[in-house]
Formats: sequence, C-alpha cells, structure tokens
Amino acid sequence: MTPGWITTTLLDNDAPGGWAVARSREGFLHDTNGPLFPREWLKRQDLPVFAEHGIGHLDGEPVYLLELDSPADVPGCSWQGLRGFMLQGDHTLYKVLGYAAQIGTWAREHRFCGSCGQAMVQVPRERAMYCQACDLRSYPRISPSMIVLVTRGDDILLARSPRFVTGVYSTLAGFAEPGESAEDCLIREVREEVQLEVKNIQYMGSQCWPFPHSMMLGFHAEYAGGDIVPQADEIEDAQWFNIHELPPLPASRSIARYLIDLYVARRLGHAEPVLPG
Ligand SMILES: NC(=O)c1ccc[n+]([C@@H]2O[C@H](COP(=O)([O-])OP(=O)(O)OC[C@H]3O[C@@H](n4cnc5c(N)ncnc54)[C@H](O)[C@@H]3O)[C@@H](O)[C@H]2O)c1
Ligand SMILES: [Mg+2]
Ligand SMILES: [Zn+2]
Repeated sequence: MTPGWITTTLLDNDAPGGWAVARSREGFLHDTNGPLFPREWLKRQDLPVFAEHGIGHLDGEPVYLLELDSPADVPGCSWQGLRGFMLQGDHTLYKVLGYAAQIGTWAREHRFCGSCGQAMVQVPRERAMYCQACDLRSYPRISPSMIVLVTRGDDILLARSPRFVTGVYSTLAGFAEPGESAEDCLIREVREEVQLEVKNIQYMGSQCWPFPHSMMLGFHAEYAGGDIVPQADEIEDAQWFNIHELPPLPASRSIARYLIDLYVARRLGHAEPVLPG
C-alpha cells in the first residue's frame, strides 16, 4: 500500500470496488463520515450519473468520481461546495475533491472538439480527449495566476475586491495572459489594480487552486514607487497595513494567507508557516 493521495491517468470503470465521490452543481455529497463512499454502495443509490472517472488512489485504494446530472437526495447525506472542504476538514480529502472537480469539469467541457465540433473520444491510458476527425488532442486545462505580496518595510499592501467577505483584505492576484512571463504578469497586474511599481520580485511557492482550474504562483515584491489608485470596479479599496494592525485576512489554507503570514513571521522572527499545496 502506498500511503496518501496519488492521482492516476485512468482506471478501469468495469473493475469493482474502491471509493467514490459524487459531484453535482451543488458540490460533493457527504455524510458524517465525509465525502468518500464505498463505490459499490454509492452506485446502488439510483443517482443520475452522467459520467464516471477513475481519478487516483488514496492509501492504495482506487478512487472514482461520479459526475451527476443533478443533486439527488440520498438519505443521511447532504451537499457541500468545494470551498467548504478547502476551509475546514482533512487537507488530503480536499486535494482528492479538488482534483475530482477539475477532471469532472474538464471532461464535461471537452465532449466535443473545440475545432470541428465532432464528438471526442477518451485517449487510452492518458488523461486526454481526442478528435478523430481533425486529430486534435485536449488535455486538462490549468490557468496560471500570479499572486503577490507587495511590502514596504513593516507595511504590506492589501486590497479588497467587491466579491470578498465583508472586511477581508488580500494580496493582489491575476491571470497570466498569452505572451507574458510570470514577472511580466505580476508587474502588469500590480499596475492595473493599484498603479504601483514593484522591484526585487521573488518567487515564494505555488498552490493548486481548483476554482475552477487555477495554478497560483506566489511572489513577494518590494514597493518601488507610485501612489495607490484602486482599479475601478475590480478593487474596492487598497491600503498599506502595518504588520501589527492587519485587517481580517484570507482563509488560512490559501497561498494569499501564507504569503502574508510568512512575511510577518520573518519580520518578527517567529516560526515560519508551511504552504499547503
Ligand atoms: N489561493 C489564493 O490564495 C488566491 C487568492 C486570490 C486569488 N486567487 C485566484 O487567483 C485567480 C485570479 O484572481 P483574481 O482576483 O484576479 O480573479 P478574478 O476571478 O477576479 O479574475 C479576474 C478576471 O480575469 C478574467 N479571467 C477569468 N478566468 C480567466 C482565465 N482562466 N484566464 C485569463 N483570464 C481569466 C476575467 O475577466 C475575470 O474577471 C482566481 O482564480 C482567484 O480565485 C487565489
Ligand atoms: Mg485580479
Ligand atoms: Zn475536431
């Protein structure tokens, strides 16, 4: 048995046994034991299964995803969105569900060729869809996003989007555009969102962010010039906050929070946090 969670290319859907998770537009099915169910039991529950995907092994046991057409009622069970599992509970299970969500979404969105519109088929032994008519292969999409903590001594730059929970401030972030390096993207995002210039850009680590398919690349940068001008519509407010007087911050498992906590820990000589992958 290999402990922990290991994703896989494909599993045999006809093989019996293993664990399964069920996903609908309401999130993942769970009961008091969590979101993993014995697969044979789950498949007997008369669920509106749209597709089944083998996704990996948890402690050596195969895990499958049942993609549902609609959120069915299962006695003793309820539905919870992926964010809920990210915010609390077992981190390994959240990784299982995050991968399941990305594969389920990708497979659902790639049933037809984006070039010619024909039905696509699953490539054997590879996580890819194939169009026989035009020889196009589609792989799961990942969208690189930069996220950066900008600092000026004991002050850190935090901003809020109108979509955030009331009072919460976070680091700046944004998606890479074609033609950009990670650093180009970071510099552009900081200019667009607050009209500041940065220097001494340093890569700090990355995090899978399956909402729906981001890959967060985390950076630290120092303030180099300019006055804060928040971008209309995108940024409700942006301010320098002293590390001793911080506002409500993002969820503890987010890389945004890690970048902030790491900087504060280093300034104050405290133990450094660990980045959840
Ligand atoms: N893990 C973390 O700590 C953390 C923190 C902040 C942001 N994020 C994530 O970073 C990403 C970017 O952050 P944001 O606040 O700029 O997000 P956002 O959702 O506000 O996206 C900004 C804009 O980018 C465009 N966009 C959407 N999807 C895109 C894609 N795949 N490629 C290119 N452009 C796209 C849209 O116009 C959207 O309005 C989001 O996925 C967000 O959830 C993660
Ligand atoms: Mg942004
Ligand atoms: Zn095609």
